[in-house]
Amino acid sequence: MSTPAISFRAIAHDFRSTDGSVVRALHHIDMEIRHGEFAVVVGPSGCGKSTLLRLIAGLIAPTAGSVRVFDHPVTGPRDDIGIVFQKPTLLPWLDVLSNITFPIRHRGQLVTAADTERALDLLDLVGLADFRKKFPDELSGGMQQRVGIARALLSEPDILLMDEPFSALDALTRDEMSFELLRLWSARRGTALFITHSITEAVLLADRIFVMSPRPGRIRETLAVDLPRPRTPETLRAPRFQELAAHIRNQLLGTHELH
Ligand SMILES: Nc1ncnc2c1ncn2[C@@H]1O[C@H](COP(=O)(O)OP(=O)(O)OP(=O)(O)O)[C@@H](O)[C@H]1O
Repeated sequence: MSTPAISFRAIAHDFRSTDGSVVRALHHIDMEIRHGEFAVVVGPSGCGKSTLLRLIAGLIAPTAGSVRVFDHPVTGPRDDIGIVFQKPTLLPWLDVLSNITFPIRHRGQLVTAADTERALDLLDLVGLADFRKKFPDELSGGMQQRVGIARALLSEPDILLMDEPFSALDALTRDEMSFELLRLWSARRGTALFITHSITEAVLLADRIFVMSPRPGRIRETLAVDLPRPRTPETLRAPRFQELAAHIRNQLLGTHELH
């Protein structure tokens, strides 16, 4: 079997609060995410989903255990990992195109003609070709999040990490964005890790779903989603979709903030 894209071995993570008390966020996490897999982590608020993602991104180091990306220990942020956060965090004084190419300038490099061309292609892919000269406050929340996704994809990352990227959007825009994301992902088939509270979103997007238990977070169940791709609005109505969603809902019953 080939080495996984991401692996967690016996991971625990503690946070120390300002009053000195220790919060155990993650407890004994063992999981592997395969190359080219669309993995989704679902779980109740505060179970440590964002902590998992920050460990992979190299933004924090685990208290115990090891996190490996492409079979190398994570020692800090890597250029081959793109991240999309809950809020698009665009720079308000830069237009859309400059926001997308900003990470290149931030690394101290010059934006080449090829970079600009790729950025324009991505804008086209996310349906914002006509908005490249607009500023973030001239865009809707969904459009801003599309810019955030295009920015994360510009460096053609091997791994795309997404932390509840659609949670601030209304339900319709959210579904639309999910299909758009699947379209982008299937064009390149990189490895994706997507975090959500939404069971519907999890089943719609995932190859495999990691269901977490409340804090301290553990992996309660790993579920293969055997729904055919491409997923479409029809998928949402398929009996198997409903069955999988009901199963996860039951797993999480008694926890809160799920829909
Ligand atoms: N910097 C920190 N200092 C202290 N505690 C923290 C810190 N970051 C997170 N925690 C705690 O660790 C636990 C896990 O947090 P995390 O943000 O990973 O959860 P989550 O599952 O992503 O939550 P949500 O779904 O609400 O975003 C929470 O109880 C949180 O309060």
